[in-house]
Amino acid sequence: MTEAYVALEGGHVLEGRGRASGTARGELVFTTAYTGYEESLTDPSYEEQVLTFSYPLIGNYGVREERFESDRVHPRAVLAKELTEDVAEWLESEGVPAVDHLDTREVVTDIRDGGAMKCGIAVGEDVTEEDALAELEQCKAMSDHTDIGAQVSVDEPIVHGEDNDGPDVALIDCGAKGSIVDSLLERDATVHVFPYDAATEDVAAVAPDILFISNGPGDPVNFEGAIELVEEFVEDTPVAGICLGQQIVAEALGGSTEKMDFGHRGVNQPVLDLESGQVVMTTQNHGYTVADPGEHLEVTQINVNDDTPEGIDGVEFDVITRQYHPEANPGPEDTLDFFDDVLAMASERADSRAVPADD
Ligand SMILES: NC(=O)CC[C@H](N)C(=O)O
Repeated sequence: MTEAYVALEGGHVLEGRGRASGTARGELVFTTAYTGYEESLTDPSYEEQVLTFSYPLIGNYGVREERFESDRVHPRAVLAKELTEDVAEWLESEGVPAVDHLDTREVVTDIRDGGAMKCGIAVGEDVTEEDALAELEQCKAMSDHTDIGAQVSVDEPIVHGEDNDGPDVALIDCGAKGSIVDSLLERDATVHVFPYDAATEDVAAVAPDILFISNGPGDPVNFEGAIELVEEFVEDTPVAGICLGQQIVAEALGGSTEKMDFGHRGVNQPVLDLESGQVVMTTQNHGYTVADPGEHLEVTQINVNDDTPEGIDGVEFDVITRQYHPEANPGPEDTLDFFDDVLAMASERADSRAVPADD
């Protein structure tokens, strides 16, 4: 019989039904998303995490590659109340352990009370509680994954939409979701995707109209290369960022970030725009937040539940970032106009550069 154990930080071990075998460890988090499991499971931001779905049935509309956000599953393991056969088979084929028939209300309550925590998983014919505890023992804190960018970024630069007429975007791939690239291409941009640790001169060589820092896993302070790029470019080139990108921009411009207790993960996080007074529903997946934007940045949008910064603008520089995922996938599309705003900023800069020198 397949045994399945989940060892939580502190040593409490849960028993469930094994749906995909293997052993794993990671930071235990939960998402309240009730749809979009294909997108969430392929979102590189979940690297080194163990994802618990609080919605009780996951997998009821199958597994379709066209919904994937990257070419593999990123969470180290998956926990749920009930996983369908389709999802269980997919996870087995990806080598990602999965456990269901768990009381996910208990798991979520534990995370809400204790914060995102380390955990160890063991699923297989003859695994024991001790195997899960041994995984837990070896689990690192998220901030100790100091080169996590290398696990999720492209190795070499790639260009998408070379023949497009819109602005040239330098997208720093810290674990970018495919939908971010698609949202830019749909708006006629040329997207130059660079590795997370790209050198300034390589990015400068494409003369980008905007520097765009992607989403990604882990602690923003571990993305020193991207932080440096923002510092180097911000005086002359507009800068945009999504999720990890917002945090990296804050770190670069004199602000600071901090770890949240259990973060925001779901598809109905309400965000208030401070200028218009409008509230939009957003998709989120983050465990860190901007603690202090610093004097060069101003908070323009906040989370209605806990007032954390959700949108940030530059005070004297052309900077626009979002903590949530405007590209949706999964979740509501209320915030897609972020990409119009980003590209308008880039076009303006491109037009001003196009003025002949003797004019
Ligand atoms: N989706 C993201 O980009 C996540 C950002 C960062 N890793 C966090 O957890 O806060």
